[in-house]
Amino acid sequence: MVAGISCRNSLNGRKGKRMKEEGHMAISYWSFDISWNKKKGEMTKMPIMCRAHDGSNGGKLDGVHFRDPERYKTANSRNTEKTKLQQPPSPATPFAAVSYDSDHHPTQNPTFFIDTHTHSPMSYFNRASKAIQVANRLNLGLPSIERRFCSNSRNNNRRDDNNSVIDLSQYPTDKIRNFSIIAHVDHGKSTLADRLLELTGTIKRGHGQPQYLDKLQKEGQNNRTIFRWRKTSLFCALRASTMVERERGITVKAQTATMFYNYELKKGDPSYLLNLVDTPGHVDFSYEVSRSLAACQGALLVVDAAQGVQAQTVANFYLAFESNLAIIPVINKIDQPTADPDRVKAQLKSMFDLDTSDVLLTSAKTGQGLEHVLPAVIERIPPPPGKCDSNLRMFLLDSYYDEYKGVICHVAVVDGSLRKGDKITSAATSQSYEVLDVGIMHPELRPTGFLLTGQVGYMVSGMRSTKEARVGDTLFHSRTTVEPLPGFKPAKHMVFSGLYPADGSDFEGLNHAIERLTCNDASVSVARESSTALGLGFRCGFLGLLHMDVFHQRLEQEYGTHIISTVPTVPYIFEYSDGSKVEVQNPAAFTANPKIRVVASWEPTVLATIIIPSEYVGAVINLCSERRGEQIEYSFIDTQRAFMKYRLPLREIVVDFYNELKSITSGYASFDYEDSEYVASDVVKLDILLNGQPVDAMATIVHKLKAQRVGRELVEKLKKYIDRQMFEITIQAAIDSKVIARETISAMRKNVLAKCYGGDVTRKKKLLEKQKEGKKRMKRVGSVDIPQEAFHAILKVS
Ligand SMILES: Nc1nc2c(ncn2[C@@H]2O[C@H](COP(=O)(O)OP(=O)(O)OP(=O)(O)O)[C@@H](O)[C@H]2O)c(=O)[nH]1
Repeated sequence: MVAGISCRNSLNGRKGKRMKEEGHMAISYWSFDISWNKKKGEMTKMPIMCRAHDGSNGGKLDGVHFRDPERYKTANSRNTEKTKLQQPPSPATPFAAVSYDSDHHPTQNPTFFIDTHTHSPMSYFNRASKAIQVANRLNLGLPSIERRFCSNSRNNNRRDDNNSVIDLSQYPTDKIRNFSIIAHVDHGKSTLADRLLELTGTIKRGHGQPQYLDKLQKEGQNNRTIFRWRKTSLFCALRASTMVERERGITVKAQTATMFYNYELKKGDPSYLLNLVDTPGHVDFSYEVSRSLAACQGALLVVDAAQGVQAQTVANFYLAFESNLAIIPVINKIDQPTADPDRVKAQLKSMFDLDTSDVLLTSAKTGQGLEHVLPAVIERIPPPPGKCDSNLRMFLLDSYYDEYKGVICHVAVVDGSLRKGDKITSAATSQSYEVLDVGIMHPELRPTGFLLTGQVGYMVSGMRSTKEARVGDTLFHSRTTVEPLPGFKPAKHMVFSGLYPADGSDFEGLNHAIERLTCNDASVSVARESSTALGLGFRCGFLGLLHMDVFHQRLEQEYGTHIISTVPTVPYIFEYSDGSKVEVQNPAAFTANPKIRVVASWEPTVLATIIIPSEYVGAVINLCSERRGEQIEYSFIDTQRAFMKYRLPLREIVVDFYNELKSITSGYASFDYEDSEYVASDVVKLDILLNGQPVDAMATIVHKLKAQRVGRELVEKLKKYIDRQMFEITIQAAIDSKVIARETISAMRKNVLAKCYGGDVTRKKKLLEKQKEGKKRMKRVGSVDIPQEAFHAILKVS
């Protein structure tokens, strides 16, 4: 594998670094000492010293011996010294570098750089060309070279101060703080994160784009999506939660940014390295919150000064508390006219026993009080506890797929250090990889060559898909043995639904879109399935309803696919008379078998936290009991707000619960849930039949007590959406072949007598008889078209 060829020193120097930082993916730079033999007219001395600048593979390659990367370091330093002392380096040396993709194929536009700053460009160009000729002779596979002179490249590569090389070795663990921002949805996490980025100069003030951590601009071209970074975009935005995030105003993916902050030290000397992890607020993504917290030692608990403590404030507080994080309470939005910080302080005290004197008051909008946030982070949050001299252990926090760089892993180095060129192994898969690039998010990807203990950053290692990057995995150096870090809460699929192409022939298009999308969202599980009604499709598992909605929306917006999704279902467990148990994620696959009866069934439940103004208590209790909920706790957090805890069947909340809760409480309810145990439940499969034929994609599993009502609602809804045809259509809901609800759509009648002018009754009768016969036949053989809207309509039936 050769990705570049260069004369000595050039890639180690300023230009080389610049090249590496230019964002070329998977570049391995190899440097050759070459000497041009004038007499022979060719390169006679092949590498005296080969340097793997990234520490990557040494070894034999096409007849050229490369030094062992381990030994290279000493050889290199000795040699450099010698160069310095005895042979001053030539003022300019040419070099070429070619970027390679993750498969080690040359990328489309390799660039040939030539240093020209003192000598004639052409002489160096010739010299470097020769190096390339030699490389070609040795079958090193260098592609055609685009020529560019260094003076030019220098212009192109000029960096502003913000882009200067970052030396992470200045930041030992006691100078690092890793913290997260947790809050209820819309309490201002992302806005606060933005202000902190501005305050530390990580992004420019007034960059004109609120919520930097959430945003990205997407340009769709046919089915291909190009993500173009805005001037101020953040690396994680690339993961493209994106249009959805902007449209819905929610954070879907947790994002990270590294900031440098001077605190009580002289100006211009960044003394603290702060890693800020923004987290999503919605319940579906609490899994994102848990993994963000795993990389942190502290958290800013942001609470809206007007709304006070809400359901997710409680949930997130306990997540952070259980992870032993230092918690800094921040009451945000104090600029609002309805803000009542004293009341919120009292709530924080009564609910979480937090000291009111520790509370920071801020307005992320006006900037008020923000100057106290980062000093509090440094003073109150402990540095990461890892050991610098231990073997490398790092958490894989997240991953996403980048078109150009491949899989980018988001990692937190717990012990030891990670360097470019290192060989690492995954504890989960035992697969080994070479680290091709490593750096921090500042907020774009900034290569640093290494990450030290306690630092959080990114790593590119030639993984082919995000499926190889298991979130929560421990990565370590290949030749060492380490105790894997305790994993953190894995993604749990709570909701399953079938996805089918609206146009049955476009299965490949949907397949492609899902593959691409799951590259970036590994929390979706995908398995192929087929339905007699809808053809080939997929059964997908989601974290929750919002997650499912977001996935659907992204399929449509980013890939232009039109899909039909089936009624979401939760995983049930059934026990048969022979003692066997099955988990059913797809009701259609659960067929009645007269030989083995179902003797017991269980359904998943959740523990729901609901916080509401006290006047809505009655309505919420009604709703929860209607949804088969069991009250566990009921108290008041202050004079105006009630706090309730319910155990609810998951099935009851996946379908339209949140919307109903919001509507009966005029939008004031806040709701959160965590999954709980499976409980025994009397559930049955409800089939939908059209003209006696079961429509597998419409089958659902419901509680026996609700089956009648759900069956009735379903057939009524379907009647509205299915068009009349030339024959009669019966729509039935049935349990175990017993019909519990029925609707009929009458046939359209063609006027077969239209051409009979006047009289002959027998002729008319004959025509009508014939029509009747024909309709019977059509009813038998005719297939009913079920419009997409019918599938969408039944999603709402609880
Ligand atoms: N008045 C006022 N509004 C604010 C303040 N901070 C944020 N907001 C507004 O509150 C809304 C929600 O802010 P976000 O930063 O998106 O909230 P979030 O907590 O990140 O929301 P999710 O990402 O959905 O979890 C936005 O309209 C902000 O402009 C503040 O200090 N004062």
